[in-house]
Amino acid sequence: MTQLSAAQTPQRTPADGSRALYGGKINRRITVRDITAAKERGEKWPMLTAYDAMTASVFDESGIPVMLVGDSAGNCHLGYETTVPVTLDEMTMLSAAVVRGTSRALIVGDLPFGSYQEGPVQALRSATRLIKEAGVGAVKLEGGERSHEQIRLLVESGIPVMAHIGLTPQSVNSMGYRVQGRGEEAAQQLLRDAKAVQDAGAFAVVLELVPAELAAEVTRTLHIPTVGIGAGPDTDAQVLVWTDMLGLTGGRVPKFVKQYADLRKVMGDAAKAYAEDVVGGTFPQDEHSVH
Ligand SMILES: Nc1nc(=O)c2c([nH]1)NC[C@@H]1CN(c3ccc(C(=O)N[C@@H](CCC(=O)O)C(=O)O)cc3)CN21
Ligand SMILES: CC(C)C(=O)C(=O)O
Ligand SMILES: [Mg+2]
Repeated sequence: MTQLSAAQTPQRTPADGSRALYGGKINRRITVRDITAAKERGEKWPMLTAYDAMTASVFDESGIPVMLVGDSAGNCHLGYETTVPVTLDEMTMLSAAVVRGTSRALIVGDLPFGSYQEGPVQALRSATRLIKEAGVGAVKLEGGERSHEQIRLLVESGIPVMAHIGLTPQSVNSMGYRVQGRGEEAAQQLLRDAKAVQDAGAFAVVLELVPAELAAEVTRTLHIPTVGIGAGPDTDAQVLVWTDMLGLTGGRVPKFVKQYADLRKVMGDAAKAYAEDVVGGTFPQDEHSVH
């Protein structure tokens, strides 16, 4: 029987998961091609938002493979009520900071409300700013069938696009923050939206606030990865807003959030300890002084 020499042995995915997006050995900037390969291996991956260089560097060092500079910066970083007022200038500045703070994560820049709704040419002009001025590796925009022409032109122009369907917060003034895809008709619309963004060339799609069973069906149907937020456990990836999951967001957070830390308490307690030291005269001490 003929033995295959090493040179003839077909290349396979290493069984040790060395190419894994999380916990693997990718020592360079992750690309959309790495994301595509992860779905072929059936690998799940985590995504977090980031809005500044320092926070992004912490997540980068923790191995988070994909970061979204979300327009949730509107309410989580810039003090607006919603994502609606966020401008492309603001997203460009925040995205550039996140790119500067990271060396490994794929950075996805969210196109804000008003920067792509006019049509494909406006979308291309806006996405080009995030690519050239901020250095993001991909952009995200909201809408399924209604955004397929925008997605197609960006992809044809060489810009990887992450789509976003289900609850699309930029449409809060018309749809509110309600669960999407409940009932047979709405479920069929969500499936049409998912197929439309895949056909237009999106490399991944966010499913926000849709029933878990429907998100699982979309995930089985599509060949591109699904990224769930409030979409149950059976999507290919998950995303959370970083201030929600670390307990920094003031006020109410959506029910789908799991809180992994209480940064609001940590930071508040530290600020109070500092204030008491200053008022009581116990800071600074000699070790904090120059002579
Ligand atoms: N801090 C924060 N976290 C987010 O996840 C987030 C933002 N901001 N801003 C942009 C969008 C808006 N998102 C939202 C906003 C509200 C709900 C919400 O109120 N959901 C209700 C369920 C509503 C229903 O049952 O129909 C909830 O109680 O979670 C969900 C997602 C998700 N995104
Ligand atoms: C919640 C995610 C998907 C988002 O679009 C954002 O943070 O802006
Ligand atoms: Mg967003």
